[in-house]
Parts: sequence; structure tokens; C-alpha cells
Amino acid sequence: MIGKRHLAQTPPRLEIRNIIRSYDGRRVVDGVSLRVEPGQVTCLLGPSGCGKSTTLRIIAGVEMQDSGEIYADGELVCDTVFRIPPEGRSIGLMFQDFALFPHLSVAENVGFGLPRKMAGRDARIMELLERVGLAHHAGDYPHQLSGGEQQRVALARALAPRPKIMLMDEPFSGLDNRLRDGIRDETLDLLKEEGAAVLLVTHEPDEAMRMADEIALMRDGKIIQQGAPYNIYNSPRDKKAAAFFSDINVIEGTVKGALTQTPFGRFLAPGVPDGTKVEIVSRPQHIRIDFDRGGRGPNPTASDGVAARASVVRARFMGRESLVEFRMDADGSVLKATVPSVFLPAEGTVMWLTLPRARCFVFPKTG
Ligand SMILES: Nc1ncnc2c1ncn2[C@@H]1O[C@H](COP(=O)(O)OP(=O)(O)OP(=O)(O)O)[C@@H](O)[C@H]1O
Repeated sequence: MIGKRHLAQTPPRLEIRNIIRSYDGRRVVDGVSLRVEPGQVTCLLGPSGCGKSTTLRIIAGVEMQDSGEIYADGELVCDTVFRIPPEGRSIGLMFQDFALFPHLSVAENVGFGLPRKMAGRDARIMELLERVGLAHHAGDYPHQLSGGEQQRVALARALAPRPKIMLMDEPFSGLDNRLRDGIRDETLDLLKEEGAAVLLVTHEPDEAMRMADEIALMRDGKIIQQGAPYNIYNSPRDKKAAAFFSDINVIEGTVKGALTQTPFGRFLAPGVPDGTKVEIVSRPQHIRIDFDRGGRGPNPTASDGVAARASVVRARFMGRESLVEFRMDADGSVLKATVPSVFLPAEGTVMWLTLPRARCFVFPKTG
């Protein structure tokens, strides 16, 4: 079936436009638009229930949108009138509960989506099995493989027909932590080699940061921010977006003359009207800690504001880093700081904290 041509110079491999889907009068996907290029991994990231899987199911064609369109290479795949069925969409699927066929060998599983009489069929199967390091298991059955190996077979099976688009829904959540990082990296390498446009759903920020070229952060059915992992992490759109990736510290203030006064000195709040309550958000790893020097702190530079006195409430060793909680002298509030490696000052130790301005985000106060 040939879809209507849509007029774009270089159409993306996958494009969805303004997809809307409601259940029982509630919009669970609320105007989602996305583009994914070949060889690009985009992660749909968001908390449970925000509509990620529904979006993926609509693209796969196992669920219908109420409105909006899906295109592949500029060809219409589906709108509310026209619809290519799932099996005609050149889409590879890999879901958390991927099930290999227990009665088929590993090689037969990988070849499942390939036409029986396809030229080079066996070579394609073996190429993929070699690529995922399982050629020696070609004749085995799924129950003879470990969870991680089964996952690699599932990936090879999904990629065997050279799908233009790969949709992955929490594909690694069934694996234990030790296996997960290695398989994520291998999967990423193979996906890049195969050149499909990948849309991967996850609720784990670490997974998205590790896998994605681009992250689309979803909340309440909408994409609220989209960009490279570095940008999403370092320029969150709001407090919730910041908090999705790490613990945060929040300092409240009120704007006067486009400035907010805090124990850490003044923060700029350009364009924010006087009297507006704001929250200054920072990540624990960005607090700078200095020792007390006879009752004085460090001399900060202009971009660091003012050092504030605080005392250690508790310090814990977390493996890769230490987490230290401080009580601020100024207002009794508690701030968290993380420090690489081992840093375990005694409770009550007086120290001075600085918040480098480039690492802080000022947002109007919400909720
Ligand atoms: N067939 C359905 N009928 C009614 N409600 C549904 C249906 N499918 C999904 N929902 C609801 O739509 C919302 C979004 O679900 P969806 O599975 O897309 O979210 P998600 O972000 O993928 O979450 P999770 O990570 O938990 O799977 C949820 O509140 C869910 O209960």
C-alpha cells in the first residue's frame, strides 16, 4: 500500500505529529510530536503512567490514536482515515516481556521475521548471532540461555528484517543490574550499526542518559522538554524536570529589583516581577564545600556569590561518592551535597558552602 506523500525536503525516518489519545475522557497522550532520524536513538522518558507506552503502541499500530499522523520517510503511515497495518510498517519491536518462541531454536527465533525463501537468509541470521556473540548457541533452545543471552537473541530477532524503525519499551528492565550496563552498550552499538531510527521508552533517567542521542521528557501525556541529554540535565525546564534526574536542593526567595537575596548572596531573576516567590534549584554535586578558616569562609568570586556557614548533620559513604547533609546557620534548612569518593566529616563540623551561579536554576515557585 502506498501512503500519501507529505511535502518535506528531507523527511525524517519517523515523524509523529500531534498524536492525541484519550481513555474514558482523559487524555493520556496529549499532542505528542516527535522526529527521529536513521541511526538516532530518542528516549521517551517519564514517570509511570505519563503515556510513553501508549505513544509507542500507537506508532507500532497496535493502538489507534484519536487524532494526529505518523510518517515514515515522509510517507503517511497512519492518520485517522488511512492506516497501514502493523505488519506493513517496517517496525522492529522489543518489549520488556519479549518472549522468544520456546519451541524454536535460537537461529529459528532470529529468522522468524524473515521470509522463508529470502536470499541470504541464513547468512543474515548468522551475521546477527555473531554480532551479539551467540553464534555458538544457534542450535540451542531459549531455555538453555541466560536472561541476558535471551535478550540478545530478542534484539537480533527484532533487527533481522532490517526494520526502518525500532521501538523499544523498557527493554532492559527484566535484567539484573550486573548484566544491564553491558547489554545496553552492546545494544546501542548494534542499533547504530544497523541504522534504524530508535524510539526507546524508559522511566529511568540513567538509562536515557546512557542510551539517548536525544531525550524527550514526558509528563501528563505531553513532551515537556526535548534535547540532548547534556542540555536536558543542565538546563531543566522546571523544578520537576530537574528533580527527575537527581536529588535537588531548593532555596526559596522573593524577587526584588530582578534579584533574589539568599544566604548565598543574590541571584539574578531577570524579567521576574517584584514580589514573585522563586525557587533556586541546584544539584547536590554542584555545591562547593570549604573548611572553616578561623570563623571565616573562602573569598568567593563574583560568579560564586557568597559562602554560607553550615554544619554537618550527617555524612554517609555511598560507594562512588559520599553524601553529606548540612544545616544552614542562616535559616536551619538542610542542604545535601555529594562529594566524589570518601568524605565523611564528623557531625557538627562547621563548613562553608558556595553555590556557583552557573550550576543553579531559578524558577517561579510552584505548588
Ligand atoms: N487500554 C487502556 N484503557 C484505559 N486506560 C489505559 C489503557 N492503556 C493505558 N491506559 C492509561 O493511560 C495512562 C498512560 O499509560 P501508559 O502505559 O502509556 O503510561 P507509561 O508512561 O508507559 O507508564 P508505565 O511506565 O507504567 O508503562 C495510564 O494512566 C494508564 O492507566
